[in-house]
Amino acid sequence: KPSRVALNVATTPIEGMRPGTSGLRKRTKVWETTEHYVENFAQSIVEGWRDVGGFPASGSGTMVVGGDGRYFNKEAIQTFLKVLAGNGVKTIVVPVHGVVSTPGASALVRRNKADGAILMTASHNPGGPDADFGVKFNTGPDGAPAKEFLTEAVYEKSTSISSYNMVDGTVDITTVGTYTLGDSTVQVIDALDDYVAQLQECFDFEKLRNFIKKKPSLLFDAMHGAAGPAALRVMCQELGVPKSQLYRCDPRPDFGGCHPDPNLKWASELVRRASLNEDGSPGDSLGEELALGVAFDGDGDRNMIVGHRFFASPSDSLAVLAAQAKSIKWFKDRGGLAACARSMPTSRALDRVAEKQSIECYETPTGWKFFGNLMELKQPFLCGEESFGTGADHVREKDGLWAALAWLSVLADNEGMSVGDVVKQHWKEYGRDLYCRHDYEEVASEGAQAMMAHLGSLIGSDVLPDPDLESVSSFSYVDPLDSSSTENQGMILAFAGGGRCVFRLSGTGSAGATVRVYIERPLANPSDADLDLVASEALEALADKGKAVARLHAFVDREGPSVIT
Ligand SMILES: O=P([O-])(O)O[C@H]1O[C@H](COP(=O)(O)O)[C@@H](O)[C@H](O)[C@H]1O
Ligand SMILES: [Mg+2]
Repeated sequence: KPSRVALNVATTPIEGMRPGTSGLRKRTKVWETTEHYVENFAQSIVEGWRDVGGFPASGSGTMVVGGDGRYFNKEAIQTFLKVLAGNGVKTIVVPVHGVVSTPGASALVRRNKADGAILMTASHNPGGPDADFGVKFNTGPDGAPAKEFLTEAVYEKSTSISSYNMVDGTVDITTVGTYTLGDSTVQVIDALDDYVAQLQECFDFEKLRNFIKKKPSLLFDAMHGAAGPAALRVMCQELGVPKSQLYRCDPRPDFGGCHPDPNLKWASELVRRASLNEDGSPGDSLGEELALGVAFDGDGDRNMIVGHRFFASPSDSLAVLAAQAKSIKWFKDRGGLAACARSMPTSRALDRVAEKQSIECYETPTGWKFFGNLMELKQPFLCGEESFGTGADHVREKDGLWAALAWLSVLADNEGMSVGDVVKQHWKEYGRDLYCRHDYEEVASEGAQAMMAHLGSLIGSDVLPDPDLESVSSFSYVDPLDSSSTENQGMILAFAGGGRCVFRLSGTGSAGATVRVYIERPLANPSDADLDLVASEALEALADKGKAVARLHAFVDREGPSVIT
């Protein structure tokens, strides 16, 4: 059959298309109103990816295209369909309505041996015409976020692009079915089946059903993001959790006007119902007797864990899951954890668990993409980050629902205990790391960079500006599988007594710069009094010291952080 000729449309390069920590994130307006913006990026993905290998040759291959459901999701998906069809991708798989969580997409790629996925998401950033939009891409057949050599190849293409290929036409992505677009076949599918099957391999659903029959009080908040449909299906249909214990599970283009970021500030309803204050301290009201509360972000890969009057920091949550790995089928059935990992700014609570289990604990730069190779080396694998990400080698993305089911599995084995009881017991056994993070969002880039340069100038210096400051270093990483090296991944200020302050610039913002300050101090043998310390308060003095060394307030024109988590 003669192939339908794709259109070749002339264009010119558009500046600023370098993907950050997790894809290209910009203000929605940029994507929506800059002529050729989406097409340019789509064509750059195709060509850059083809150059480094892995993108299907014309007339072959399978690509997954979906998103977190935010404003402009459907429009951008249609553009990607046209450009992918114009470049000869044989089969394109689209989750119905174009909505799939990021871990769900990773499962889809893996289970269907697809060549990759392109996802419209800006994660936990708000959605809407005046908010944020983003595009990220994952490789196949592993389903892992694109590594730096690939994102750089795509960026390079974007700087020299002169035309893009496309076919005309649209596909009804609201109805499951098989469609034709140019010479491509577009399969609109219910994407939940593969994801739920994957989770069933990870957890003992029978055990969880029996636990839920005992009516533990649970709350799940999907923040109107992409985790909602999967949460309803797994928690209610499969496990019997009453529907009233789940809320905001319908994905909405503007996330219901909320900031879909599951932290103490933005998951305010869950925080209130757990009877917590915004700084994580227990609130005045006794509130509901909550065994476990979980909030997910816009694209369903992040999670926040709380219990009755208790906030589990992501670093502690990770350490507890490592210590209790035997409660999780995925680990138990495969001989226990083989290794684990955390990003550098994540607290070192995980390291002590790994030491006790005599397994390796890797320390990576921030970004889930750094965990993928480690998972190829050692399985089963658990990893996580302070930025509310937790996951395992069942997919190659962090997975909010997986974390919720992991905690349910732990609680099922610790009858009558809530999240707070489990974490406090953990601290008694392993010690506690007081931990918190201060964010200075959307500050001027020049000042933020000057501050990092100032910290850099202290490396190796004989006279450090604080008597308790032992060293200043810059974090770099060599990947144990492919030996690629990554430099300048954050400045570490090490203080006497094991405390540290880490300074980093975020790679996920859409405008200006965001300075992150991570503050941590270990308590080797916490007494009962230490168990009730509020981390953000107990770390104030150390935070001030670190900021003074960095001269943060001189470089960044702000009185204080915009968010503390
Ligand atoms: O935004 P998500 O949920 O895709 O998450 C992404 O960004 C986080 C924060 O990055 P930054 O500190 O640079 O803002 C990273 O920890 C994470 O690995 C990455 O996948
Ligand atoms: Mg996310």
